[in-house]
Amino acid sequence: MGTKTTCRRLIKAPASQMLVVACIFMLLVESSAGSKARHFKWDVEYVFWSPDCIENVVMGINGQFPGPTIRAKAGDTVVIDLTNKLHTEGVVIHWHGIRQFGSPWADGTASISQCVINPGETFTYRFKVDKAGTYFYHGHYGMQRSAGLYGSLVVDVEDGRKEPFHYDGEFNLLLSDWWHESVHHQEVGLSSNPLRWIGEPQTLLINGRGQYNCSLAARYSNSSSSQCQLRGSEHCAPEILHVLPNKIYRLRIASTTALASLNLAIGNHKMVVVEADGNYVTPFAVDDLDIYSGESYSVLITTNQDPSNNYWLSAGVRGREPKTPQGLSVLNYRPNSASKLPASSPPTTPAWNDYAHSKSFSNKILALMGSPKPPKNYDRRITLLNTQNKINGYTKWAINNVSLTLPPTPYLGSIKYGLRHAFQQNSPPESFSNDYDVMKQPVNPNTTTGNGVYILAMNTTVDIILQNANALTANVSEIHPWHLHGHDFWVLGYGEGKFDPKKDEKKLNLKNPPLRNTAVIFPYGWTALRFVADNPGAWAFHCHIEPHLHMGMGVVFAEGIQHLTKIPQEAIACGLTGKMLMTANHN
Ligand SMILES: O=C1O[C@H]([C@@H](O)CO)C(O)=C1O
Repeated sequence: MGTKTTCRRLIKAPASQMLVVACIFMLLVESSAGSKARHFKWDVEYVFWSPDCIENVVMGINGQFPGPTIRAKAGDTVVIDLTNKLHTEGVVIHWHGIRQFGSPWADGTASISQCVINPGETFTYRFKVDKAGTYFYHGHYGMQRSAGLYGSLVVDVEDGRKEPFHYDGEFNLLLSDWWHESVHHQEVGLSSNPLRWIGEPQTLLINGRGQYNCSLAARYSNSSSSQCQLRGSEHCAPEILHVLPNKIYRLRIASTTALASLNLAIGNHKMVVVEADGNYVTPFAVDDLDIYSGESYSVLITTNQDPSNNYWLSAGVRGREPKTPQGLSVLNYRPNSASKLPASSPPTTPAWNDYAHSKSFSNKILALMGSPKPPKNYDRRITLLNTQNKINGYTKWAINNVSLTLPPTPYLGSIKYGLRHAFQQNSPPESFSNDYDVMKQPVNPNTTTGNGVYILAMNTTVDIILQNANALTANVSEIHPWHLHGHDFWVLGYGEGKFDPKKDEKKLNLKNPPLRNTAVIFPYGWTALRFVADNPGAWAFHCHIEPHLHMGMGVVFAEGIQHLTKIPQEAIACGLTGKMLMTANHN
């Protein structure tokens, strides 16, 4: 019987004080014995790179794109000394899916958890990875994520713990999209009147690799592009998945796309979904898998197909009319040559607007037996209406008719030190007017900017209803994947049209809703979430489509900041908290 169980028994039974103290000491020793601190030294700088065989400029880490994969065990502490080698831009990195209990200043969100790290400066991210799962990291300032600042973050179960499924090997697949236009050009376009939209990506990348001026599968179709002739050492050569026959492999899939909702399929192989956003789900088999920006999954595949062949791995665009070729890679059954192309053409991506297919997949994702259940009731319900609007002719996205513009002083500091001039003190609207018709374009297209914060009472249960609506163009309502920092939430359900508590409340799933950190809202629909505000800090909650966040599609939550004993000064040495520190340090 483990120490934990012994101790738990002791603590329950009338035991001598000494015994309890001894137990706690043993637990501390045991827990510290397993966990490790993993140190990394990163330089962030622009580098020439050819992600899709066309030379471009990417934001690299230690000269490489995508950034290095961080691998750790649950309970470890990750320490990243990040030096900003950019010449004219600040930078921060967000550890997507890591909850940052006790380290909210390491969440990596400019203006929310910290000041940007200025050129030449070094900031140390130090945080515990407390839960096993498939995660990733990415820039969270301006649209630097779109410039290629991202990489994988994998947390294995701690020593002595086992996963609830067996596999013989594993692969990491970080999916992203890529434009040839610079992020600078994109940012200016989005902030122009009239709006210059970024358009659809030129290429889809798998682990930062795609092909623009040729196709790996040209010979299977009468497509205009030529058949790629790659040596394999190029930046854009696909990463081949080498497997042995009759084995089980875990594919860790994460999407850091700036825009695209993707669908992944592997020729002739079913996928068994076992994890979503770092939480175990009840396993279910699919032929193809939808993954929205910000989401992650683990699937198991069994290599039980004809071993004399290789098979396609394909990622295609869904949810928006595709103008981008599929991203492709190859599942290579050893000992076949890796350059032996599959016998047939890549799997066809389901129709982009077959939302029934999308919803059917989302509704299959349910928590694994034994997962934490949601509280039966909520203390506060916040309804967030997503609309596309105008401000003096500029196109924006707004939530309850407020388009988010972040303040220069990070909320974590200004709330901690009660600097009331740092941001609008009135709480943003908790809902929207009852007569708003979500099926129609906004009657009044105008909105306003705001930077108010939803202050949550510590340890209260919060329900969020994410409500979608028609955009500025008639008969258009787009998909939005929403990501919450600092917490996982339970996805209680999805519905059509305007959420109606009377008829929709009773349909919510409180039995086995999945825990996630990202959830999608479908066109003209709503998605119901529940989470517990148990993590002192200031937390972004926003559409994970990069241009949409840039256009104001997000909100900020904050809870328990007064409980924080210390905030590293280097995290808030800008804006009004910077001035406050200078004054304090000088007196
Ligand atoms: O924010 C967006 O702008 C365009 C379109 O609405 C205006 O061109 C689009 O598809 C978005 O998601």
